[in-house]
Amino acid sequence: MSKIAVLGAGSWGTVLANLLTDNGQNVYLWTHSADQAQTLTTTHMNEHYLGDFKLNPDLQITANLETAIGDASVILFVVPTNAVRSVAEQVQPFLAAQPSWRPILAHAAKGLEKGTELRVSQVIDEVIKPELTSGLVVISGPSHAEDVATHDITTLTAASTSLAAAKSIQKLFMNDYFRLYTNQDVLGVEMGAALKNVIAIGAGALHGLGYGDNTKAALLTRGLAEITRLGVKMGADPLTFIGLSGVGDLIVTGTSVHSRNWRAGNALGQGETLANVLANMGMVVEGVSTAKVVHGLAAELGVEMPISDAIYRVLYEDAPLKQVIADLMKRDGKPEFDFEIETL
Ligand SMILES: NC(=O)c1ccc[n+]([C@@H]2O[C@H](COP(=O)([O-])OP(=O)(O)OC[C@H]3O[C@@H](n4cnc5c(N)ncnc54)[C@H](O)[C@@H]3O)[C@@H](O)[C@H]2O)c1
Ligand SMILES: O=P(O)(O)OC[C@H](O)CO
Repeated sequence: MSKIAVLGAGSWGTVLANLLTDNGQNVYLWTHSADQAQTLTTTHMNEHYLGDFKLNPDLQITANLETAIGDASVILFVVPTNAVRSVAEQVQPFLAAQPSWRPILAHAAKGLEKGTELRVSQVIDEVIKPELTSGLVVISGPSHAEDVATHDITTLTAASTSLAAAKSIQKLFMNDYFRLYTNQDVLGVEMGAALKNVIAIGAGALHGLGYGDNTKAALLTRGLAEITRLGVKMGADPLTFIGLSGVGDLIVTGTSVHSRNWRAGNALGQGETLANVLANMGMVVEGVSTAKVVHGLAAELGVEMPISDAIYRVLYEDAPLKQVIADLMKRDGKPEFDFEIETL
């Protein structure tokens, strides 16, 4: 039995911690709110995020970070992207004080950090030096917390430059409904995960506006083309984007009412304001912040990302949805594939 600390008691952190407990591990779920820790401990539920889903009574819940991470062999970060740095900064002194204790670090967040444009693994690496750890693993792929809670068959990627660390994470999580594949393209996996959230906002918006299946398929397919274009420019393996953290996650996020990104887009399509949508969601909508980062990255790297750019204009420049759609359709004709895939 391994001691595992899961940091972040929202939808995803709670479900992953519960799954690991069901798998027989010694799991501590950490929340930054003492009140939430108390409620979860007494009710064995995380009602705000997961309704009446019952937690495994063996799952230990705490608001004390030292209790959660002390001697853990794995520390898993599952807070929103823009909170990862502050949580890593709280963890770092404990690891630095005991350099012989080298846990595997993992994260399951999907976004790019506001202000720095960094991927989540880069943020963690910046705060916690790799020599204090036994590797850093990204857990990603098509996976709604609500579906994992009901044991829907789910497949994910455990991506790391350390195959040994990826295999350890794979082994801890796998069971009869949860299957992980290892992958060494950390950059591609994180870019696929972050960028699909932006496209999913667009997919929800099309639904909200009443567009049909052809249009939704067009958006997801051409969305994948531009995700791949940016990822490959940054050095990702193009194959990653036809994998679980590419097309797989784009399908699940771009077509599901469980997706907070899709739901936000759907509400925008129905005429809601962004401020209202975010105020009513009560959970993170990663694509909103990531859209701004992607806008900057695409400009810096000279990568054409017309759909992500259109979504950025809607979110940050108040451009009307119908107008950005009309603008997209007025673009010059292009070849379907306009970038070199050098590694194939
Ligand atoms: N929900 C899913 O189905 C799912 C699936 C895969 C990946 N993810 C990713 O996992 C990450 C977390 O998503 P979620 O769905 O759990 O979000 P959520 O909104 O459901 O919960 C986020 C949790 O993080 C906590 N938090 C926020 N800021 C914090 C801080 N500074 N310090 C400590 N805790 C903080 C909140 O209190 C909340 O409990 C996101 O990047 C998301 O894209 C979510
Ligand atoms: O609810 P969303 O939009 O954050 O998506 C959740 C997961 O990332 C789907 O894989």
